[in-house]
Amino acid sequence: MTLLEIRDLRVTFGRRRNPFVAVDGVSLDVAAEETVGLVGESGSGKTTVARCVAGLQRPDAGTVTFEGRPLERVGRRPAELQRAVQMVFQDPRSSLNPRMSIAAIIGEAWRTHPSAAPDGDRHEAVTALLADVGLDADVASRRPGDLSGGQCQRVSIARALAVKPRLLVCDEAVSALDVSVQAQILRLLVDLRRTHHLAMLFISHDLGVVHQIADRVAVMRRGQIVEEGPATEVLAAPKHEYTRALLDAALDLDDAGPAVTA
Ligand SMILES: Nc1ncnc2c1ncn2[C@@H]1O[C@H](COP(=O)(O)OP(=O)(O)OP(=O)(O)O)[C@@H](O)[C@H]1O
Repeated sequence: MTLLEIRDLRVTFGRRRNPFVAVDGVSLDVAAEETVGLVGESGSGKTTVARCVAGLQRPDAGTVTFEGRPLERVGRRPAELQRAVQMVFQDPRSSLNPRMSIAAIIGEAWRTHPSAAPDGDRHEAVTALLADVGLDADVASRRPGDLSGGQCQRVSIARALAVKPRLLVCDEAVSALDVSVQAQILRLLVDLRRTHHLAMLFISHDLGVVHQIADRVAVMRRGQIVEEGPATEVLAAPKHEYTRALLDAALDLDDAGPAVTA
């Protein structure tokens, strides 16, 4: 069953005299419990697509639907659809309020979405969510500044899970982390998608990372999807020269440093 359906999406930035087409007719589906990797070099339009899905950017043309219902902009979006689609951003520190405890950060998600709040003890529910993302219960009383980048990203994921989403949009969610921490967070996401029945739109410039998590891959270049297919096929036998160039660049990086392993 198709969960997310993006059709003919177009986003233009800039003035009328000098328009810049950042997203140029993108169509993409994500099925329930499927992980789709959206890859491409910096500036290819990936984040702009993610922002349209999250309701943070209004497209000039095209549609984004979730189970057939239009995903309007934040503010116009019905609460249940707002809940269903959660974002995990690149820089976990800047997306967590430094003055709040981790328990308060997770509790705020329930204030925004009361229908997702636990019936029973909230403290226990926070502890359970922290355990889901591999953090000890004592993290609840700490603040983001007390935690490592990887721990902060686990908290961001716990906050997203707190409202029981169906789709996680991860925008460069592991890019700011050390390679070994990247691998841990990727493993966590792979586990969570199974245990929490999540679909994911996983955005990354790094084909090596996408390879570890995606069922299907769409390759974006200059606002357009130039190649799409099962991850194993696209990455083992890319058809488009741009995908081949991205793969070569990723292999060169592997040669230069430690490989990412799941
Ligand atoms: N608000 C904006 N105003 C003007 N141009 C923008 C705006 N947001 C993005 N762009 C431009 O649109 C293009 C696509 O940006 P986008 O962030 O979607 O790409 P990306 O593939 O996610 O790259 P990155 O990984 O570097 O963020 C870029 O050239 C960017 O400079």
